[in-house]
Amino acid sequence: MSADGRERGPRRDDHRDSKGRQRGGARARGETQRSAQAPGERRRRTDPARTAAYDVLRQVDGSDAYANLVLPPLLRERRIAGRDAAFATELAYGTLRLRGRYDAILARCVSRPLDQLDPEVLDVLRLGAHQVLGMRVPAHAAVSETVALARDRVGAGPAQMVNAVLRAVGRTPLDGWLATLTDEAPDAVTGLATVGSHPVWITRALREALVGHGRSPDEIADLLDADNTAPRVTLVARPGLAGPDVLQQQAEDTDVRLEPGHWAPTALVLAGGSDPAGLAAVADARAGVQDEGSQLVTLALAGAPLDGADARWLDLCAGPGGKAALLAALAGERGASLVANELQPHRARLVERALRAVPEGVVERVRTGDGREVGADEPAAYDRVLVDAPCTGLGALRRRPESRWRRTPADLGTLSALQRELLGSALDAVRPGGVVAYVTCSPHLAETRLVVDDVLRRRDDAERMDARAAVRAVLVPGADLDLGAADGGAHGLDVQLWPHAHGTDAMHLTLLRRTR
Ligand SMILES: C[S@@+](CC[C@H](N)C(=O)[O-])C[C@H]1O[C@@H](n2cnc3c(N)ncnc32)[C@H](O)[C@@H]1O
Repeated sequence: MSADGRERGPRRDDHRDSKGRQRGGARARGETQRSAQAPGERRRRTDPARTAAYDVLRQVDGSDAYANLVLPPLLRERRIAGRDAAFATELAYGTLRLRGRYDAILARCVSRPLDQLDPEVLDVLRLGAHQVLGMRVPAHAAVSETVALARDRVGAGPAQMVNAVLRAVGRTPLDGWLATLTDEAPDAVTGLATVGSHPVWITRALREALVGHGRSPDEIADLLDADNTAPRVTLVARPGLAGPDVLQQQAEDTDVRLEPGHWAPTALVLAGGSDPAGLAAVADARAGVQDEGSQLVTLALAGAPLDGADARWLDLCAGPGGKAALLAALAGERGASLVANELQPHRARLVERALRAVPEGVVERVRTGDGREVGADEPAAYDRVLVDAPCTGLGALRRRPESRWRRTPADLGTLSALQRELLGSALDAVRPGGVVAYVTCSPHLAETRLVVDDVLRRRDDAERMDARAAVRAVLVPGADLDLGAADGGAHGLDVQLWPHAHGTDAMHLTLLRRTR
């Protein structure tokens, strides 16, 4: 095992020594300019991977950027590759995810309140804390490299403070810190939230959602842990465009390792750090990167029982097009057509790109417009409708390292009003007897159950279907998907997937039938 925590054999692009420090070649590519200072006073060159992680944190904090959009181009631009890129990625994403935990620890080691520190210094401290407590970098290397980063980016004075604080952090092992945070928390939920590095309001909402969807509240710690673990990359082999066997063959030819998915027959899981972009089927959109939960809910809509015509399908909120591409592939196999609608023009272009491998004639149209108007514009015009509603994304926190710190409870009000209108429009757009799938990548009850219940209360032409049966009908043979206790009522028909239980995003699916 190497000191940066990766259990891999030596590679030519590995510039880290046994202490997680940069070797000459890589360090020489560092950002720091040699100063005119005397050699003894000269700043030590900083590690490009650590500097990259720091720059990502600053952009996320300073300009509200998304880490997963900032980091890959930054690594490419600075020609940071291989293990250095993996190190920078783990350092940036891990620090962002575990920020809440580290802030609570740092607050016990810094003499001032953290909000009185310069944000730049606080980010350096968080990066150092993650190396000391969250990565397998030896403490002395973590401290000295972070102090070098501090000296380079925020100056010699703060670097001394960083040195002292990180040494204090490193004097207690992670288990000890977590026990302290739990013991000193004012209540159990706050303790779980701090240790699990989630805002308290999100922790509380996730716990309520577990219970509301028939699971034990004690699962919350595992759920928070799963949100703090980078997901494996899952591919979808779009039916009729690329079978799983074609993808497997391409993988073997290009040294990519794929394993079958757990639940969806269309899913393949990428092993290790292989890059899916090298696969021809991914490059030409016959396959794509898609969470297995997203695949399951899409397959369930396409397979839900339906009487009568099954010719026109609608994706009401289609951007960037992952589910639209799977739906279109399935529609193509069944002689149906798809209309994909998206509000944002640039996202509608992404939908067109995602659909580029679908045979001509299957995609009737990519419509750019407000989904709330489709029901009135085209009443009873579709046989199957997907509403993959804009939501808080609380079910996909493991993919979006910073998003838990950006969301506020106020987002729920705005989003759930929009969700109600979109679902109403979908029910207007589907024909009597047709099926609507209401999907969110959030398990929050205010975005799932409460939205559906409220919409159904206001109309008498729709009813819940058995979404659990629809999902079970599309699973790979022999898969045993535990969907939690059904409460005997209508809510027990809904599907709520969970990262800790299923290894998927926390996708929600309610299936509705228009009755008249
Ligand atoms: C959860 S995402 C959909 C993800 C997509 N189904 C996929 O699998 O790639 C929700 C989408 O709804 C779009 N949206 C937001 N408000 C909308 C509206 N009023 N009408 C239609 N689309 C809307 C957002 O721009 C976003 O692209």
